[in-house]
Amino acid sequence: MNNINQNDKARRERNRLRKAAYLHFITGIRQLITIHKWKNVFVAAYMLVASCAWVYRGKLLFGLDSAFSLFPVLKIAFDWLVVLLLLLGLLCLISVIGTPLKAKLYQDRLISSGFTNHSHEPPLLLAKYKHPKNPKLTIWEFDENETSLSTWENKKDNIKGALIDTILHVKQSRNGRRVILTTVSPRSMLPPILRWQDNYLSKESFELILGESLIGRETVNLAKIPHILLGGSSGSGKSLLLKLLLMQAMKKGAEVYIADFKGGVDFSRVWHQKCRICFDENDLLDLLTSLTNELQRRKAALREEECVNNDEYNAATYSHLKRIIFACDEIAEILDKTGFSKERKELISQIESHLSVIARQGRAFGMHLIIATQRPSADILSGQIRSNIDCRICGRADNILSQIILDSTEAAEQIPKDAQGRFITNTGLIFQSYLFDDNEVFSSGSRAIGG
Ligand SMILES: Nc1ncnc2c1ncn2[C@@H]1O[C@H](COP(=O)(O)OP(=O)(O)OP(=O)(O)O)[C@@H](O)[C@H]1O
Repeated sequence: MNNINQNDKARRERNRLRKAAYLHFITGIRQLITIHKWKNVFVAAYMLVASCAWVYRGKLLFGLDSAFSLFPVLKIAFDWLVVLLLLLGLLCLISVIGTPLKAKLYQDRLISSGFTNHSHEPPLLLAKYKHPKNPKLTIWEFDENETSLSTWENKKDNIKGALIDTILHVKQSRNGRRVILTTVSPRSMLPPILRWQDNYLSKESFELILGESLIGRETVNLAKIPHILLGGSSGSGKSLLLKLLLMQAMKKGAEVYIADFKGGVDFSRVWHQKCRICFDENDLLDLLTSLTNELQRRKAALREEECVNNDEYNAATYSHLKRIIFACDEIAEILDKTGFSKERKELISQIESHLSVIARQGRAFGMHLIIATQRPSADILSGQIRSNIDCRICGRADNILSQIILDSTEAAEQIPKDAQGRFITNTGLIFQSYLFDDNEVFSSGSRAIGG
């Protein structure tokens, strides 16, 4: 029994070594073609040595080559042997190029941290190099090791411990055979303050800039992801992020409507001049009724022209149906029905039902919701509204709020308790949003760009 087990183990080890040799060779070829072209210097040097060895191969035999004149077959065999050895040398060189430094060390650490497959084997480290556009980031390529991408995601902490780097991103190569991690050294930090500059405004329709992450500028495109939910405890910076998005939307030519039930202090006079702001439920109901009527009008117009969305309709009919954004700084102030009279509850239900229509149908008709909340209560947002909001962003928060916004406790775990303007998306990316001054950005003129 013991023998069978040992044989099995030895066979698996042999298979693994064979697989490793093959993968390192393939990675070596990829490195020479794409990632580290400079390593072709080694291949060139080898070719030079190999050419010399070929030219002077006779000398390698220390005079024995005189026997070749008697036995020409020996000469042919010897030539083939030299060619074979030189080829073998080239294969070994490419495999060495395809083996990252300290690969064995990282694999041993992955075993110690418990990140192995069902056969207790760690993934093979195939390549490790600096991100071509951002030298702060490191790219690690592993073979998928019969482990699903979701397991890689779920075991990020084990992997992080082994690589001693913070994992920002996990993805699979196009053929699914490699898993590619983007990491950053824990010493690299996002700056605590980033100032908005007008030239950051995206020219892409209808892309809004959220802030900067360690892998670049973080954006959301309302043409693809129509609604946004922002969360974060008081002082986390969500009002400023909400205003950053609305400011860009206005500069891109959108109509913006705001429900501000927090006492009207967050939106300075310039906002009142540029967009309609509601302060009470009756006004809000009127506004939402007119917005859903507009949605129905757009629906009929698009149907008549057989267009699938706003952009197509505008292009086909030379019209300019603007994007419409309804924003709310604290949705719980509006939708929380607890303790109210029957009449008031009815009013709130109507508001909720209009919001629900925009959440479900708004995308095609260029109508969007950007909703913020700090109240950790799961029943404030109805399932219909929540399930239609795909972009969810949370700042500093406790476990409950993080769970409500992101469906995970990541914001509570990853955003420092004293952070301002630091957020995490539901895709797990942390970014710092831009700080800006209302009066300054609006006085620089409203250009309709990429709308
Ligand atoms: N992107 C940012 N960078 C740096 N500091 C920021 C940023 N955003 C906000 N802050 C700071 O945090 C403070 C609070 O921001 P903000 O009012 O947006 O928070 P909030 O989450 O909306 O809080 P509340 O719900 O209590 O209004 C701001 O006065 C500002 O000093």
